[in-house]
Amino acid sequence: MSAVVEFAKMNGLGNKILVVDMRGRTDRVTPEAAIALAADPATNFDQIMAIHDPKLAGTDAYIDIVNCDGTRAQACGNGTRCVVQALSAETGRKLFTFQTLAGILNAEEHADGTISVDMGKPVFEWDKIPLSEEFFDTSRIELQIGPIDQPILHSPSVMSMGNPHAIFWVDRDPMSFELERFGPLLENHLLFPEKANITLAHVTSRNEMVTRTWERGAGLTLACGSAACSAGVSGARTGRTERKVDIIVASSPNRGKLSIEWRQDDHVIMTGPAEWEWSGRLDPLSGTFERDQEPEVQAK
Ligand SMILES: N[C@@H](CCC[C@H](N)C(=O)O)C(=O)O
Repeated sequence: MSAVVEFAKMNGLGNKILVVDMRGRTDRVTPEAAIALAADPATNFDQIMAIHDPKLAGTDAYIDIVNCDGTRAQACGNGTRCVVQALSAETGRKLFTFQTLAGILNAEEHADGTISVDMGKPVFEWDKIPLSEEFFDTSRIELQIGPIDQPILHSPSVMSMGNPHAIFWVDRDPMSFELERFGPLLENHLLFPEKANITLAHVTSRNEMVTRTWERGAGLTLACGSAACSAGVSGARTGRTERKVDIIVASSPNRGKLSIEWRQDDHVIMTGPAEWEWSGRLDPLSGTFERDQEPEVQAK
């Protein structure tokens, strides 16, 4: 088995993604390789989306998702759009079905280049999110940070979009909160036995909200797709928004947008862009890499 595989540095609204082609191999990207790649400024990433041969009939690929701290994640919305764009560029196909730890995901690239992913159904049961304590109503749980009589963040909506999310509702721009301070405390709170992705959401109308996320296993990222899905679902679930909302991702370049629809059949559809940056080859065991030569621009 050759030591190196091809990969692409991509992003989804600024969420830094490495799409790694592991097809035809039985090994996986190691946590050590992930940590080494994350430490290099050139390949620094939030998630690796490793494309493996399908394990299930009817699917195009198995996607192994690795956070930059080397841990595995069940779902990654922005990364899934990057995988679709990479495979569409390779094959010319527009429709794909993937298997992930979160289940089977269908995805489509549209004529305008945007990509929709059916992220599956949200899960609200406390023990499946999972929480360590029983909560009958997970649309508003008891959890707060800051002074007891004047909490800074409190009463989040919690759910699983394949991965665990807590959405804290705030009354102003999420960028004005010290999420870098509160994020790690909340991600690692005892209430979340598998940790959680922490999002601040400011509802600006029945059809729009502004979000910012501290990601489990990755920290502050410029965007998080599964968090946008969770914020959209939780907004509708708590009566704050309609079931179709634009999520303005405050931390992303130019405050980019994801469109989230929680359909009547309970499936959550996320639509947004993906962007290729450059390609190369890497060793999935050690994380050493080499960037491809860019084609020279011809002077006229
Ligand atoms: N950036 C992702 C979410 C990645 C996974 C997350 N950090 C976790 O461990 O659950 C997205 O776009 O959804």
